[in-house]
Amino acid sequence: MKIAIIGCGNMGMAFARAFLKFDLVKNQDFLLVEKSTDRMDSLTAFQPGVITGVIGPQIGEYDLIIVSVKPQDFLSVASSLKEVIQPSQVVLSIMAGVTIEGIQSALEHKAVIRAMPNTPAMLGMGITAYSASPEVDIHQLRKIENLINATGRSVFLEDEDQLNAVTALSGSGPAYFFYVVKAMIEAGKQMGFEESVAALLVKQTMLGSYHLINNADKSLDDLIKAVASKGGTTEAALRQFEAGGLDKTLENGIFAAQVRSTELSKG
Ligand SMILES: NC(=O)C1=CN([C@@H]2O[C@H](COP(=O)(O)OP(=O)(O)OC[C@H]3O[C@@H](n4cnc5c(N)ncnc54)[C@H](OP(=O)(O)O)[C@@H]3O)[C@@H](O)[C@H]2O)C=CC1
Ligand SMILES: O=C(O)[C@@H]1CCC=N1
Repeated sequence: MKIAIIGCGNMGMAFARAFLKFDLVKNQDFLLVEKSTDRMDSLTAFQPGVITGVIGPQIGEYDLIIVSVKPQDFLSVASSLKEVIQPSQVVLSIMAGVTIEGIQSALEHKAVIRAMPNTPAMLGMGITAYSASPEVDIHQLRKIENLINATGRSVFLEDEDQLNAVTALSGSGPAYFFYVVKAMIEAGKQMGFEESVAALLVKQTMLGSYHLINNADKSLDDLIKAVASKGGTTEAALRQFEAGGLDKTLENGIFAAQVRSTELSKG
């Protein structure tokens, strides 16, 4: 498969690298379109067939066009892309909020897949949810699903509207996790640890706890109970979290992300 990527930043290149790692695409079969001159050195090192700063007619030679610019840059991309896109091509967008209908109308093109990945895709450990327009046929869909699965796990959603909630939960999710980890390391430093020691304590705790979620035959409440001894230290911490409304604050943050994704859908 020949793939053009428009917007070769964090996510566009995470996808490209995953496809390469699993031998799904050869370097020379990539066309990379990137505006930022700062990114050129790393893109050259990737040894793609073509690197360019502009969208031109050669893009019509590629089977799949991945649009991975920021949502705010899409309309400017669309004005050039609609002049050169071919009816047989499929567009895979990973832009937050931009709807299939919005993409179809801006590009005057029917075959569109909208996906929402997350940054662990860089390690092949991402989760991507996606929806497709009816004009993407089952063979095209399977091929693209194979590509997406090189970046981690995937889930197909019949209801495209759910992608705004996916964006809020797993798309933005890694940042919430890093935020919590950072706060815990900061607390460790304030209690007198070197940053490296605090980071080791926290990161290994997160890793081990993640495996307990997956492997212990217990609910999250039971896992919490198993740590929180009656009258002990964990209870003291949890009481403070409850008093500060930490669970509600996290929920409200996630809902705010969903609202923002819906706003981006409206342009
Ligand atoms: N980061 C994440 O965790 C996730 C991001 N997404 C979505 O992925 C998309 C990309 O995000 P991310 O990779 O983080 O963003 P980046 O800013 O890292 O990458 C986007 C790149 O596109 C370039 N660009 C802008 N306009 C054009 C253009 N007309 N032609 C070619 N290149 C252009 C930008 O250049 P310049 O910097 O000069 O503008 C930038 O280098 C967004 O739509 C985001 O919503 C989805 C899931 C997760
Ligand atoms: O913050 C954003 O808008 C993008 C979408 C999901 C993660 N990053």
